[in-house]
Amino acid sequence: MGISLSRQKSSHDLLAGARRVSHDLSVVELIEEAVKNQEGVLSDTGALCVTTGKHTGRSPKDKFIVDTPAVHELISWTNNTPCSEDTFNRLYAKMKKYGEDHQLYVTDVYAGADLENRLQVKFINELAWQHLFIKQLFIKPEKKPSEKEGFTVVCMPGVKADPVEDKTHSETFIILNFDKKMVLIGGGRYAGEMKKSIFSVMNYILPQKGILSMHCSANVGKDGNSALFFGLSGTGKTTLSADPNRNLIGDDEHGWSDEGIFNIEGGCYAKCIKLTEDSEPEIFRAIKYGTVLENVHIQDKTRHADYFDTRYTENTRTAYPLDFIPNAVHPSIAEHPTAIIFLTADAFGVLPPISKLTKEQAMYHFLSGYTSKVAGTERGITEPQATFSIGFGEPFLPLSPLKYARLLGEKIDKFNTHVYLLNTGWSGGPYGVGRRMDLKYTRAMVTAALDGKLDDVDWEIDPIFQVAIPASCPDVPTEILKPSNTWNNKKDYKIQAKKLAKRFAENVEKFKGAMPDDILNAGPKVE
Ligand SMILES: Nc1ncnc2c1ncn2[C@@H]1O[C@H](COP(=O)(O)OP(=O)(O)O)[C@@H](O)[C@H]1O
Ligand SMILES: C=C(OP(=O)(O)O)C(=O)O
Ligand SMILES: [Mn+2]
Repeated sequence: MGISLSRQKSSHDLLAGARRVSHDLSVVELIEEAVKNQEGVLSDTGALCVTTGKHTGRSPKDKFIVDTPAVHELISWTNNTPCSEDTFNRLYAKMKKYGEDHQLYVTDVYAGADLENRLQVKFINELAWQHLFIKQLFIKPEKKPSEKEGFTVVCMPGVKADPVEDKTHSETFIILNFDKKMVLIGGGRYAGEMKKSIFSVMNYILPQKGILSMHCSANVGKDGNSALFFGLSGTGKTTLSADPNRNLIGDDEHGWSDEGIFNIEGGCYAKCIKLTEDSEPEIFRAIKYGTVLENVHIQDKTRHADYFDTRYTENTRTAYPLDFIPNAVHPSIAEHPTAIIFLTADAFGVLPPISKLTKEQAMYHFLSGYTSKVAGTERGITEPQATFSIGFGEPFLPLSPLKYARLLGEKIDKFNTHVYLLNTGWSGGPYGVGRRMDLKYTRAMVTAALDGKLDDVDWEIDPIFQVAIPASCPDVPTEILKPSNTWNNKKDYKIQAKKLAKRFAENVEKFKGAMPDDILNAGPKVE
């Protein structure tokens, strides 16, 4: 048809020898490119469907931070893996060479809906569909940005590391270089790595400016009261933040400054496993032209998406811009939150479905970050695996975890935020015996908490976990509120609950001396 795509030169060093560079393509152009390049097909609702090969979830073991003198003291090396400048330089050179004779897509976007604290990010992509993902997931600039002070992400899945020569864990690499303000991603196509690496960058930048960055979703009620939902992957941030009665701010990454909260992203990245229009109507209907569908099986001929098919992974995903959700707020900012909900997918089935935390307990549970890694979300995870992940997002926190905890503590104190713990995981027994908490009830508990319908009920302190359990909750069967009631054998419940309490206590040992005793003593009771 002879439509010419933009070919203007860009200033970035990586592009110096690149012969085929397309700048700032539109959504439609990128979809055309992806189909032309045979990267994917369109579904019957118009979504661009792709598969990502070996990597269908994040690969934490392949993620590195370049250890340079300027950042060495700042980075927390207990939860981040260092690599040398030499590794970075070698892989950068490989990418530059590869880019000389491959088609590249380049654009500038923003991370951060707060104009004062946004970060400009230049994305250089090999794949058109990944570039579409970027366009939909980040914040689109109103006019061409100035290019100063930004980060650059180079994502070339076709470039592979040599683990021996390049000193990586495998041929896959995700390398953050804070000195050079660059991220290199190669050897894998899972799109989540791109957004989560910029989240890691924001988790480095924002707290150093006194702004808390958080692995949470956010929405706001008609009364202007906003709520945050913290949670590790697969625990319900995206699902629970899409609520017809509340307006969506964002589904995964937020900042909390002195002015209020703001989304870091411009789109959502939802799981599609077992997705139905009935249970998650907002997300289901967002899967249309402009949306990316990752690793969802598409039927031949009809091009119909089968959300129940797990042939590629349990971690099937869809990415769409915020305005595909009918009640999303634009710009995605809101007042200081009045409520915080910690989402935990308890694989042991012993934590109450909803409980209220004191200030000290809130800090204790933020530091503990007890939850499960959910199947498919990380490489090698095939069933829920209990884990303690500080801030419910430890893989994304470059600085000392205590920095995030202290900032949260200050904010909760200042704004008197109510904090709840919500078990979106198992009930009636551990994984394999019990059942995943019914989403309908989880939603009812969230609504009750946020609408103040739990304010006047009686609360009972759980003898082991010490948290307050409501005596009743509208639209939820009373018998499920106390977890021991849902187990066939109460003795088994007690044994399992005590085992978990012990794990909490062992985990929190590492904070002794660094955090006040009243916080460290606010955990479950162990005799
Ligand atoms: N009780 C529940 N609460 C929340 N999510 C649930 C529940 N039961 C099942 N789910 C499913 O678990 C998944 C939660 O994933 P998601 O909201 O994408 O998590 P996150 O955004 O935190 O990674 C969804 O597929 C959702 O349908
Ligand atoms: C993109 C991700 O985020 P989440 O599952 O928390 O939505 C991920 O963990 O790969
Ligand atoms: Mn999510």
